[in-house]
Amino acid sequence: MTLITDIRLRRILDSRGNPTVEADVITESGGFGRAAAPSGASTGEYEAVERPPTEAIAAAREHAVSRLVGEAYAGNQREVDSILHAADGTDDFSEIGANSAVAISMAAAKAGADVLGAPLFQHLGGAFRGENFPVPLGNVVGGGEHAADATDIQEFLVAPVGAPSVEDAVFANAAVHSTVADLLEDRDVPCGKGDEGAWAPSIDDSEAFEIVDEAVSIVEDDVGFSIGFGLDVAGAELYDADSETYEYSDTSRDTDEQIAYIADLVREYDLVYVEDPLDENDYDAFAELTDEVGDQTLICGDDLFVTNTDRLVDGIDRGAANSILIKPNQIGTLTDAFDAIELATQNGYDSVISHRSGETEDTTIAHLAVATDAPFIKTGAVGGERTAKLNELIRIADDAT
Ligand SMILES: O=C(O)[C@@H](CO)OP(=O)(O)O
Ligand SMILES: [Mg+2]
Repeated sequence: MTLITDIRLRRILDSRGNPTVEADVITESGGFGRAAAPSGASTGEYEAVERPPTEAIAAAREHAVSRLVGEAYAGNQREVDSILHAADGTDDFSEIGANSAVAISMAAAKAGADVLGAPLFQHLGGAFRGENFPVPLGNVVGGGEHAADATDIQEFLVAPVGAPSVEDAVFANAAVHSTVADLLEDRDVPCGKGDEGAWAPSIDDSEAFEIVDEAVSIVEDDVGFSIGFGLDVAGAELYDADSETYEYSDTSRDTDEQIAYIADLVREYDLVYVEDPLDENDYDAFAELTDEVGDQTLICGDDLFVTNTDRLVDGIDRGAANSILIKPNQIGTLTDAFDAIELATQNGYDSVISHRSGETEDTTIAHLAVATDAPFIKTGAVGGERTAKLNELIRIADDAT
């Protein structure tokens, strides 16, 4: 019933106005799945390769579509994804493009769910999923590669860890986002938004810490549950390999100073989450920081691990972190993303399912988070391509998908 009978690939717009790949997968019994690839700006050096969409589509049509149509079953995700790997023939999807691969992989999963008449999270995770929901990490202030003339640290995140429901959590993040705007206005700081919908004011990081901390306290008092503070430092973007320093607008820090700086921030702001505090090649510095503050906060590897089980194994062996960011397009298929989550869970690492800065209305990651019982999801706070995922979580919780 889930035999794939057609795959259509097209270019569509992403949230930055760039082209990206969308895939439709159709099965023998009329099952239908549609999914689109997201795209990063602060991409990790070791990510699977995203090709220009026109090239990725042409290459996928030439190498992958004929191997899947009439051959593979959409309900058998491992089969679909291993055919994608075989059709590509490289170890980083540089032939068919990780953008074509992930769009087809996710569309096949949706077609498989459609044939079953089950929500995607249940098809992926089984009958016992759908009770636990991830805490949404919401980006309220940002800069780095996501906005010009804004903060050095890429993302100031909030995490309503005490929220009684996913709905309360999603609304709490939106409330912090809007309270930040009020506080910026009080200080006469004009600002627009960055790629992920976070405010992108031209202020230094220390002022951003003050403002977000105050906004969190105001909203916490209002909602009556605890809201944590977190960061995506995107350390690899700040790191200068020649000078071996982290370059901030007003200062530069060597690796020891960067570790001390982050550890101080964890203590001062009671950070619950710190992503990529250090360069993507520096497992040792990650391990040092994790040793120092890993019992108080999550140290999460994004560019460090790139959703890749080989890199995660290295990280586990070296005690580099206690959490992994999961982005299906960093590795190219849902199977690879699942394997990374399973390996992480077995080793006591928390998985954080994540959007990219360039997104579409696709909601697959909301289902992936519920299907894998992931403790966190990072998918912004506002903006249509972000709220698409947040609203889908609310619908799943309401059993209305
Ligand atoms: O660094 C990150 O975690 C992501 C998403 O927030 O950004 P990008 O998609 O640009 O890599
Ligand atoms: Mg990141």
